[in-house]
Amino acid sequence: MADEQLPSGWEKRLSRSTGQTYYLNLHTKESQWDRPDKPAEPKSGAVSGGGPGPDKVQCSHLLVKHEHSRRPSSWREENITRSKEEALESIKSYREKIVSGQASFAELAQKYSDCSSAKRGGDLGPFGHGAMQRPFEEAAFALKVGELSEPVFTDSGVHIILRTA
Ligand SMILES: O=C(N[C@H](Cc1nc2ccccc2[nH]1)C(=O)O)c1cc2ccccc2s1
Repeated sequence: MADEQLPSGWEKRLSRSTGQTYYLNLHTKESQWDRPDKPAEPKSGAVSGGGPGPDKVQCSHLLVKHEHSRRPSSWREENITRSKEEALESIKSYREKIVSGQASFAELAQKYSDCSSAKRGGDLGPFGHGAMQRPFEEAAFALKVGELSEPVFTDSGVHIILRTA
């Protein structure tokens, strides 16, 4: 494949040790030898955004649970009693820090997410339709690679979602 545009959030790099080309995801800091999924090729004359969309996406998320969460407990806090409104305020403040560049998504997810994926900087791995709660899935599949969602509410709590692939 010629030097076509990479999906946003990815950069092409040259390995100092082997001289080989590799690819670095600027959001997750993960690197891989294989070229990341090619961005969807707009068909000539197709209306933009009209495509079927991907079967799978990869996302990281930061979850703040509250007293009405499906499981109001996490690795961070055995018994979570904050209100839904307080959870939303926390999520908004984390989102602001990420957007302003004061902190990375992975750093805040690792410290503050009430999901066990916190240990992986919030990375959930690739997932398809039907894998996650519907509001989460709809928000995740609507994101472009590298895009950060607004707050998303599920039975688990309040999330922000970063699409990484
Ligand atoms: O459901 C999970 N964790 C729940 C919280 C939670 N609820 C979610 C709802 C949608 C997407 C992610 C979510 N994580 C918990 O720890 O109480 C998952 C953890 C992990 C860890 C690695 C990869 C996938 C998953 S899904």
